[in-house]
Amino acid sequence: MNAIELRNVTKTYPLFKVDNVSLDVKKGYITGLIGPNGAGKSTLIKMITGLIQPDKGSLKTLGSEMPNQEVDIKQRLGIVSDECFYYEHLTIREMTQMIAPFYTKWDNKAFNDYLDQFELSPKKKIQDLSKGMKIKYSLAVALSHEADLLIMDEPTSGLDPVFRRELLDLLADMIQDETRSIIFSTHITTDLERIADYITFIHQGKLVFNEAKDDVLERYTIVKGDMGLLDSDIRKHFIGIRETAVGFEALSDHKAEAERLFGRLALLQRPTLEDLIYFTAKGGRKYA
Ligand SMILES: Nc1ncnc2c1ncn2[C@@H]1O[C@H](COP(=O)(O)OP(=O)(O)OP(=O)(O)O)[C@@H](O)[C@H]1O
Repeated sequence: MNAIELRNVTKTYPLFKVDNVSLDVKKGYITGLIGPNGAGKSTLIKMITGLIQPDKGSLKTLGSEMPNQEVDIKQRLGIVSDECFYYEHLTIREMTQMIAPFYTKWDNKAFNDYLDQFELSPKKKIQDLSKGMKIKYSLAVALSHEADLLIMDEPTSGLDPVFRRELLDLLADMIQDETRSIIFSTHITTDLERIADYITFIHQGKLVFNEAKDDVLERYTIVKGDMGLLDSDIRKHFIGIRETAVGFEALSDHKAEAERLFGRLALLQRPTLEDLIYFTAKGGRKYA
C-alpha cells in the first residue's frame, strides 16, 4: 500500500524541470527526501500537497489524484514547512482558533500539550516567532488533527539539536502503529540515518533512487586508494571522485564490482547519505 504515487511527473519552469519522476512512498514508514540545493525537493513536495500542479504525469496522495480540492484529503495531511501561510499579526491562539474549525478531528488538548512540550506561548504573535518556533508551531498543528500523512519540507533545519532529537523520537513514535506515513526533506542527512526507512534521492530534477535506506547503504561503497590505481577505465566505474595530494576517494554504486576490481588494493567503506549527495553532485552523471 502506498501513501504517495507519482507516475511520470514533470513540472517545467523556465530554467528547471522536475523530469519524468515516478515513485511510490510506502505507507507506514518514514521516507527521507534528499538532494543538493535546487534539486527539486520543494517542487516535488508542493505537487504532493496539491499546492502546484504537474504539467505532465499523475500524482496520487493517500489514494486521491492531486491536486484535489476536496476538504477530506487535506484534512488527512499534516504539512510542516517554514513557508506555511499564517497571518503574521495574529497570536498563536488567535491563528489556531481560525485553523482548528477546518479539521473535523481537531484535538485541542493534544494541541495545547504540544505547545507546552515545544515551549511555545499561545500569546506570542506569529511575526515574533523565530524560524525554529514557526516550525514548531506548524508541527503542533500538523500533529493535532490525526493526520495520516505528514509531509515536511526541511522541518529540522531551524531547530536546535536538543529539540531535533525530540522531534525525531516523536516521528518514530508516530509511525509505530504502521497506519501513518511521513515524508520529509532535509539537508541534515544524519537525521535520516537515524530514523528513515526509505530514501528518495533527487538530483537536477531527476530521480536517482527511491529505495530502502539499508539497501542503499549496502549497494554503494566509498573506495579510497592511491592515485596509481586511477586510470581512465577505472574512473568510469565511479559516480564521483575526489582527488587529493595523497590519493583518491570515490563513490561506486556497485559494491560487489568494486570489491572484485580492487580486492585488497583499496579501502572500501560504507558511505553516508552525505557522501552519496556529495559525489553524485560532483560527478555530474546524468540520470534517466
Ligand atoms: N515558481 C517558480 N518559478 C520558477 N522557478 C522555480 C519556481 N519554484 C522553484 N523554481 C526553481 O526550481 C528549482 C528547484 O527548486 P526547489 O525549491 O524545488 O529545490 P530544492 O531541492 O527544494 O532546493 P533547496 O534544497 O535549496 O531548498 C530551482 O532552480 C528553483 O529556482
